[in-house]
Amino acid sequence: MADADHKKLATEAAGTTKERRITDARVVVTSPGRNFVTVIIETEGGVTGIGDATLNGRELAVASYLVEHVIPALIGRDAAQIEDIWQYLYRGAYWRRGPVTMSAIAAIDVALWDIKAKMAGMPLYQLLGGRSREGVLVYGHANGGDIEETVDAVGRYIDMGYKAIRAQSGVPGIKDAYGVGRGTMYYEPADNSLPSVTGWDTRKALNYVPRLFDKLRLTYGFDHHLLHDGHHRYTPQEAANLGKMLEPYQLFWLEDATPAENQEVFRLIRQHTVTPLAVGEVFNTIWDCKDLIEEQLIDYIRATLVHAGGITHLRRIADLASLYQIRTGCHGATDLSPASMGAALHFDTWVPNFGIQEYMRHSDATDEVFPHDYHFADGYLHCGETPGHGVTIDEALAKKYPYDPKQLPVARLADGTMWNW
Ligand SMILES: O=C(O)C(=O)C[C@H](O)[C@H](O)CO
Ligand SMILES: [Mg+2]
Repeated sequence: MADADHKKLATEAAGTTKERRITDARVVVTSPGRNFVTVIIETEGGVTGIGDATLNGRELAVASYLVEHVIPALIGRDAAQIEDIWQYLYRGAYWRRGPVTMSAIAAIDVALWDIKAKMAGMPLYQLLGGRSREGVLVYGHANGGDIEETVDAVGRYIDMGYKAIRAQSGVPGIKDAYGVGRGTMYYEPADNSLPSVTGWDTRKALNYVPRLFDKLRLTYGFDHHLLHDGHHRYTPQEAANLGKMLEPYQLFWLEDATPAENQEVFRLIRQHTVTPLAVGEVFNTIWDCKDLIEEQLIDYIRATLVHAGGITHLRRIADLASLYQIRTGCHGATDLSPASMGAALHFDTWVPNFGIQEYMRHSDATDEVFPHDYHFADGYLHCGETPGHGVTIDEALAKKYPYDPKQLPVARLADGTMWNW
């Protein structure tokens, strides 16, 4: 059967009114301070949905994948058949998984959930199963050039009402340490059209990071959650050592202590420390975290809507994790657009095994391009009650911010050896 016939049959079987037919889908690339890729899907009935497809530093690869390979196959389909469209795009590509494919699928998926919720006249979390909590606990990003500056920055986050704060500090002798902004509240690592070169030195970091958390606990006590991101820099043995040294400071989590391409390496870290472990912002599918989850090698799964196939797929990951008392901690850096954040907040409001949501504030220009109904209050983000995921895009304004080529940095050791950024 030709796919056009299948579309027709499926449409008739579902009793689709013409209203749900996808009539147009387009990609908007805009750079209000940083690059975002957004998919906009329109239906015959005039309902529009949007989804984020931003893959930091590789934006145009996803935009092209969508324009060349995905959008032509969408026109004429029933926007309500989210699962079938997901399976069609995943299985239909033959080349499964990978960040480009899964970000493209995610954007379509989130836009379709947006449409479905709008058509139902409900905020998205109601379609997922309803509210499980009053608000979504978030963590903000405090950073500084050294321990003193970082301690001050954490104090500012406490004053703003945050209950959970990630602390990253510059380390003497390391050039442009990960996570340290340049004198503002914002940190945007993709800063050059070709990767900037930063440094790394495990010896120096291992000596410094525990002293940062010692100072933080001495200064502010133990009432707030503190988090730290290793950003893939340590070997499993070094990560185990760091986890052990951080135990007295009772972190909420130690993130990406070592790369997880080989999931088994986390067994070694786990054997040596009870510091909670979080992994997964670079994961695309359930297959990337299946062993980590089933063997209980982590405590929080960081996979996120935009890079892991949208709501349809992240829901499966969260359900698997729930069997092992592993909780969600979705990635939420500023390279995920407000459309991702809005949808994530609906997901977080529903998901039973919620842990925490990362929250880096977007710039004012980004917020203007993506009007949204979520808001921060007293350490929590709250999704809105408007039908859909509550985020739209001002396309006319978006046009005023053309694409600006930027890539993420690389890291090298003192002798020039390439390391993990
Ligand atoms: O937010 C985090 O935990 C990160 O590690 C941020 C990443 O470096 C960033 O999203 C890369 O694009
Ligand atoms: Mg991270």
